[in-house]
Amino acid sequence: MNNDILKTLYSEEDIKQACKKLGKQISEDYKGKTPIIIGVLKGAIFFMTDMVREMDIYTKLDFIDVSSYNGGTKSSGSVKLIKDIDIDVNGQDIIFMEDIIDTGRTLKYLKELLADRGANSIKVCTLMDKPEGRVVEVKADYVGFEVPNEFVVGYGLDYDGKYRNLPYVGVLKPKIYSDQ
Ligand SMILES: O=P(O)(O)OC[C@H]1O[C@H](OP(=O)(O)OP(=O)(O)O)[C@H](O)[C@@H]1O
Ligand SMILES: Nc1nc2[nH]cnc2c(=O)[nH]1
Repeated sequence: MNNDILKTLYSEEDIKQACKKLGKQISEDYKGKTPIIIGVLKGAIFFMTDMVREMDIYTKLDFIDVSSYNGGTKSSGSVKLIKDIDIDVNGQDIIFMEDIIDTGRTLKYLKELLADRGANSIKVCTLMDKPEGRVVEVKADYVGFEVPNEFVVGYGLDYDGKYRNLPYVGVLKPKIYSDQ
């Protein structure tokens, strides 16, 4: 699997440091509160589990699964809800945990969904933000890294369902892609 990677963008150590920094910041901002941390499956699994262990506040955890990429490198344009959260978010403070914000479609959909359900506040923490990919306007509140306009894999992010278990974030060799 490692042989398919052209270059590493963020090492395990880079990611660990980013989680520490963001976890400290969130702990300060939410002191005395119990935010509901919602992991956006599947890409955010590793980031979410690393992040919550860097937070020194009470939290409740839930997961939501939406998809718009169908396994390839291009957004299909429509976001589908695959698995909903269990917690009632009415009046609650929400922090979405994302691995990456690219076109912004996923996040826009999620923020609107929870705003409609009466959440008190909705913030977004993402490991990576790719501003050049943006199609709809949406902003993250906590960002680990601003990434160049390249398709990245690893640390939860997939290509064709694979590479999620790479412990770092990298870019694939061009010969690997079948849809470019
Ligand atoms: O800003 P966007 O262009 O909407 O892209 C961001 C979303 O794309 C990926 O999810 P994907 O739909 O591929 O599902 P996955 O997390 O299960 O891989 C990623 O995990 C984000 O949730
Ligand atoms: N794996 C992966 N999924 C994404 N979803 C949106 N952008 C990306 C990306 O760069 N890589």
